[in-house]
Amino acid sequence: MPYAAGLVTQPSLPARDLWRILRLTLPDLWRAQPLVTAGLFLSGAAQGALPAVTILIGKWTVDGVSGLLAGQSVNLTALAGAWAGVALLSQVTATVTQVMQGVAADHYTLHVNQRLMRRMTELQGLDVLEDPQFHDDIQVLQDGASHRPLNLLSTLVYALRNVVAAISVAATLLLVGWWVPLVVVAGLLPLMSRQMQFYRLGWSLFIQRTPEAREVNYLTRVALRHEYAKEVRLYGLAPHLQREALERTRAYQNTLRAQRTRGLLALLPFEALSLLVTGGLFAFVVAQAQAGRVGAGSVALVVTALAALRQELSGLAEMGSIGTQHLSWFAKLDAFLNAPGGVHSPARPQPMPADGTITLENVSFAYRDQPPALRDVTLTIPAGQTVAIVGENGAGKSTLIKLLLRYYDPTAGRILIGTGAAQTDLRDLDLNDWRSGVAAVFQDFARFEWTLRENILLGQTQDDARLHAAVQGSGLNTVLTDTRTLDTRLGQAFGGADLSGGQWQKLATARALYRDARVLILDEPTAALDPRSEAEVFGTFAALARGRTTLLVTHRLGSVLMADRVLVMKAGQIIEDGTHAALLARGGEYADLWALQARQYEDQPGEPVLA
Ligand SMILES: Nc1ncnc2c1ncn2[C@@H]1O[C@H](COP(=O)(O)OP(=O)(O)OP(=O)(O)O)[C@@H](O)[C@H]1O
Repeated sequence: MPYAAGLVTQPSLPARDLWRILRLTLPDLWRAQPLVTAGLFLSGAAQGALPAVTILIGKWTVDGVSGLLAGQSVNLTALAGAWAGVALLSQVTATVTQVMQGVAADHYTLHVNQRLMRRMTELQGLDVLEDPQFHDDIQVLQDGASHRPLNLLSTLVYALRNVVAAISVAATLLLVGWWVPLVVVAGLLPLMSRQMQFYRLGWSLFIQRTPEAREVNYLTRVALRHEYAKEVRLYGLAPHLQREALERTRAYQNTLRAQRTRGLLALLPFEALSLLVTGGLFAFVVAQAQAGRVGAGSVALVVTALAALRQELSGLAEMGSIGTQHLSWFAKLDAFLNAPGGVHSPARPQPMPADGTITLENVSFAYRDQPPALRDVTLTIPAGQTVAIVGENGAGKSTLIKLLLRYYDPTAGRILIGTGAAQTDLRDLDLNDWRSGVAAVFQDFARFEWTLRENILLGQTQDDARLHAAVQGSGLNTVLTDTRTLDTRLGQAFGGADLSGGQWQKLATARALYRDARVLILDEPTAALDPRSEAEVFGTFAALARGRTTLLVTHRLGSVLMADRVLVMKAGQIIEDGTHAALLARGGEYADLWALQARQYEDQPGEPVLA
């Protein structure tokens, strides 16, 4: 099933979805660190009340000073104390909020990262990894995992602060007239909503740009990474990469600039309306003061409250839109965590059959949007048999192996394990149980930048005897020296040592030998080995294959001699099936391939080998 989730592809979320995500996210936040989160929001709310208190103290101070000037006796000491108290409280709550925010965010980030990693381990197949949408999402999620949780948290706290501040500051205007807050808010709200739209534009452009960003990232990676360095230098690729990256980035930036300018121009009429309302109110209060109906304190209150309200509403618009961006990221996370993941283990797995016979029944398979790579393959491999699979490039050999490992499920037909009544569809077996019984050496095995030992154990506990046997059997012992031991770290990212291609392959072989598997898969396992090492390793494989079901994919027909049986594949089908001797005698495709390879080793000077 393709990876797809409705929410994921939407550049900006409708309000309904935002609320849904907020409702999902808040309890999560709470669970990550309940007490600190509660303290954080409380101190945010307390901070929100301070601007209104400051405005009121300002009003009373101005009224007091007016009284003093008019010759009245007024005591301003209490007000001065209140000023100092509010300033101190503001400092303390700001510091406390910051510290708590750090603590809560650390926990929340860890929580979110753990969920992401867990989800990746749940995605058991390779199918989702081939979906471009998945790559876009993973890029956005990976980029945001370290900062989105912290940002969402601080945005929510600031938004709460802004809301409390806006309401309490608006309430101070009640002292001038009951209708004043209503008029002011009505004048400022349209501007606020427009500002929010403007800020949201940034996120939607970011989302729309993601495939472009992925291209630019890839180009940068090719330019900088070691694995591409030889070709990049030999073919003088760097200027081309730089040009491409520049063009794509510029195209995006031009769109962004044009959209930003349009957004800013659209704000102008709303700015004018808000100025009209606040300017009108200011003129009204000054006229009232001149008429002696209100004091100087009220004028000061209106001036400071209007400025503060404008600032708080603008801040709220910004927090609202930034919060929307963070919530859109969390919506993506939610969609990713809940999207159908293709290959998965059954909820109630069947018991593993004692007999490991593998049967393919009319199996067909096509990769996403591709013509079939396997067509109606029917085949039985009795437990313990060693089978070589040969055939030209693209014949479907590796695909057959991938289906056996359940990296994909067949598009049609089924793969059965066991015999008789115990025969069970591979899809009904526990995936981890099945895979733990399989050892494999792939052509493109993973080169983990860990120690040699960790590369062999891959998270399993160490069994000294098995480790020794694996190191000897794979020929890895010849790679070890006084300075290169099993505890030497590999890979350049961590300043470790590097191995040659053949040495890495021995390590990958040791990894497979270490597993106590009943099925052994060897997909071009000796491609990088020198002839002597190859001969030695095949000796090991032959010994290891005894008693195990072994599938050997190879282009080197010499190695086929270790197999009980040979399958020849062509265009997704098995066209020949028999022993080496029988297929040679048959004089078909296998016999042709064999003769062709044999000729390459014959001494025929002057004759082109593969003409
Ligand atoms: N991940 C993939 N996505 C799409 N198509 C794929 C993928 N992997 C393989 N194919 C296609 O499926 C067909 C069979 O490929 P497969 O790798 O099974 O061939 P093979 O016999 O192992 O070839 P080789 O000898 O070159 O390794 C080919 O046409 C290949 O292009």
